Amino acid sequence: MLAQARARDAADPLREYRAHFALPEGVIYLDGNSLGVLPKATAGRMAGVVRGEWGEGLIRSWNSADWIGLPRRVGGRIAPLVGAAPDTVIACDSTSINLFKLIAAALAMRPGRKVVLSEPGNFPTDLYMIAGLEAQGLAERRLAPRDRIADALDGDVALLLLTHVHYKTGEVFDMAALTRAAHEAGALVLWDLSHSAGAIPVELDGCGADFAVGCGYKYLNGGPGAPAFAYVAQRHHAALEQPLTGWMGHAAPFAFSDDYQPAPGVGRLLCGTPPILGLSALEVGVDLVAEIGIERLAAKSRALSEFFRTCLDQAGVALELVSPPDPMQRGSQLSFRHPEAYAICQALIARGVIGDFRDPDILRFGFAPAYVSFEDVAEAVRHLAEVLETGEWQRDEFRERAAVT
Ligand SMILES: Cc1ncc(COP(=O)(O)O)c(C=O)c1O
Ligand SMILES: Nc1c(O)cccc1C(=O)C[C@H](N)C(=O)O
Repeated sequence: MLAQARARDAADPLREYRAHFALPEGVIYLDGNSLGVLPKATAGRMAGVVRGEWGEGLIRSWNSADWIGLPRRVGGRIAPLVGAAPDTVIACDSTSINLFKLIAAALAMRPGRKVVLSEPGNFPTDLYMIAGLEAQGLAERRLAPRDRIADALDGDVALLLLTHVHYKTGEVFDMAALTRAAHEAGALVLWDLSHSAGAIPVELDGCGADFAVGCGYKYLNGGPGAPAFAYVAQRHHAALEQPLTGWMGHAAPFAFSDDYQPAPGVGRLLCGTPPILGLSALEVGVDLVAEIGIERLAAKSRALSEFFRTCLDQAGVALELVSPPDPMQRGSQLSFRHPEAYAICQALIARGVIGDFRDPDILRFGFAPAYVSFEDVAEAVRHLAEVLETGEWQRDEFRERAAVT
């Protein structure tokens, strides 16, 4: 398969972009769906921001380097990647915090309704943020399996909150159909795009979505703890009221008035002082993804994951696939079920093949299309086949659970 992989890399229209990423020697990185790889340009940009903008410019940089405009500027660059108008997206806070703000805002827009509907097994933070608002008496959490969500949309539902690409299985929800169903029931919809943004095309405006959030550190390559993003459809801008009414979301923060007056548009989602270092790093990652273009990224992502499956077949490795077999129905990952998934994952990491494990038995491989090569895929499968054949995963050292998996 190696020769075939090399031929496919040679014909890959995205092949030049791998060199834009600082991939460590001897590592095959199939975990960009958890933490994206460092773009080479990030270090230079950070040095410029730290030494020049902060070191030399000091407080003047809020104006001279337009630090104050950074959340909107980076949001505007993320917007086309998720099918949104530029002034409907802002980069700020974490995905969890943005979920809190937008769930609360949606509840306020549907007085008399308290139910926030989601699915069991959604990413924990999404469920926990609903539970947090429930504990405050502001929301009521309702969970319905994915094939029953439409049935659970009754007149009590204020908000449907779903993760577009499931973090464990990679399954994709039909955004257009579910948004329509929610609206027909009088509910609003909030999409978590953490595993979609920068990997597969999303049409927030086209689907009529109300709200969205997503991570900056996965396919957008913003670095560990990068700021997240939040989207509010244009039609909700005037009415949106979010509860974290910090001074940076004020219409005129430097008027220092005693009373809160929300900024126009998505600016009112800001709370405290924006993290300039994190936003600057995120801008580099987003620009790179935007330059490649989401359609080309998605096409390569599908080709990579399909090639992974072909290599598995060729190697005679039979693992239970839990992701949809149709690449159009999944995000940029493949997940397999195995009772010893944790130890297998550790044995692969020891060989330099970094995928990840999701409790209790999922082995997950992400194919960040901007930098993963077909050769990476062929080699990863060769290592996986060897780990399974030799039983090397049975070594004690591969069974000890680390704090972060
Ligand atoms: C679907 C989803 N939502 C939210 C998060 C977490 O977001 P944050 O840590 O930025 O709050 C993650 C990953 O950590 C995720 O996969
Ligand atoms: N955010 C993470 C972290 O701080 C440590 C380890 C993993 C993460 C992740 O992003 C996990 C990821 N959302 C997932 O899909 O599993």
